[in-house]
Amino acid sequence: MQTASAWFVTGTDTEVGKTYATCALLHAARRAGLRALGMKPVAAGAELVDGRLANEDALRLLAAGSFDPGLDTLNPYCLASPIAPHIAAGEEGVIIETAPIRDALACLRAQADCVFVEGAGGFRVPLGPDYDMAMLARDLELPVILVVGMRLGCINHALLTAEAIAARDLPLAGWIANHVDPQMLRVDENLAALRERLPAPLLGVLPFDPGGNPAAASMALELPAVR
Ligand SMILES: Nc1ncnc2c1ncn2[C@@H]1O[C@H](COP(=O)(O)OP(=O)(O)OP(=O)(O)O)[C@@H](O)[C@H]1O
Ligand SMILES: C[C@H](N)[C@H](N)CCCCCC(=O)O
Ligand SMILES: [Mg+2]
Repeated sequence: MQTASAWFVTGTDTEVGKTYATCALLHAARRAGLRALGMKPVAAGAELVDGRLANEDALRLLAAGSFDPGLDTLNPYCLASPIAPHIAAGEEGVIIETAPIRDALACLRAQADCVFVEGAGGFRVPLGPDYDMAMLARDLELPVILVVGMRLGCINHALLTAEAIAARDLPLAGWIANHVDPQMLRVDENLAALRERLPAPLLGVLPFDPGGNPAAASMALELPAVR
């Protein structure tokens, strides 16, 4: 069975542009002639779409991918409330386990050339009493791509996240600077500080774009190296 390359996309926080950057990576991969799929293993926040609960990130990743692999495979855990996933799971009586996510990822990898797996929130977001996103990335053995939401405070968040990734023996395959704050001061100096300190290649800088067109944004991205 052919198995696709896959990466885990994390961020310096929630709402820093992980989904936006992941969609842009999907477009970049497709432009390179690859069959590319997104995955959202655990989503918190869903609305009824055509009579079923669907998460917005999952729908955006679905739309940016090469084809529709089925929403349940792309997003095995869809929690209703837009809150920390372990709280939503607790309230809904759901226990988030690795096996269904591993199986779904294997299914996606069997159909594609590359898969980008988006976390939820930042790298250490809990998924249950004894489980978190970092452990999931480790269990899936995925190299990590870090989306840095460019705003004051992001240097510290980015360096702490890089440390947490390294502490789990996961490779940091690259990072993406995403301009979420048009008021940010000393942007170039902040970018230089990150470049000097993050132990991975900068895959691209995404400009502030309130319209948010990931296909256009993909032109600014390089794909991570395949290991
Ligand atoms: N480069 C950008 N320019 C302008 N707006 C952006 C940019 N990137 C992201 N946004 C906006 O910021 C918000 C958060 O982006 P996004 O949903 O991609 O974040 P996220 O990190 O995936 O969040 P979550 O943790 O909920 O998954 C969205 O409204 C998105 O349109
Ligand atoms: C609901 C939101 N959009 C994300 N999916 C989940 C963010 C969880 C953040 C938890 C935390 O770090 O405090
Ligand atoms: Mg997202």
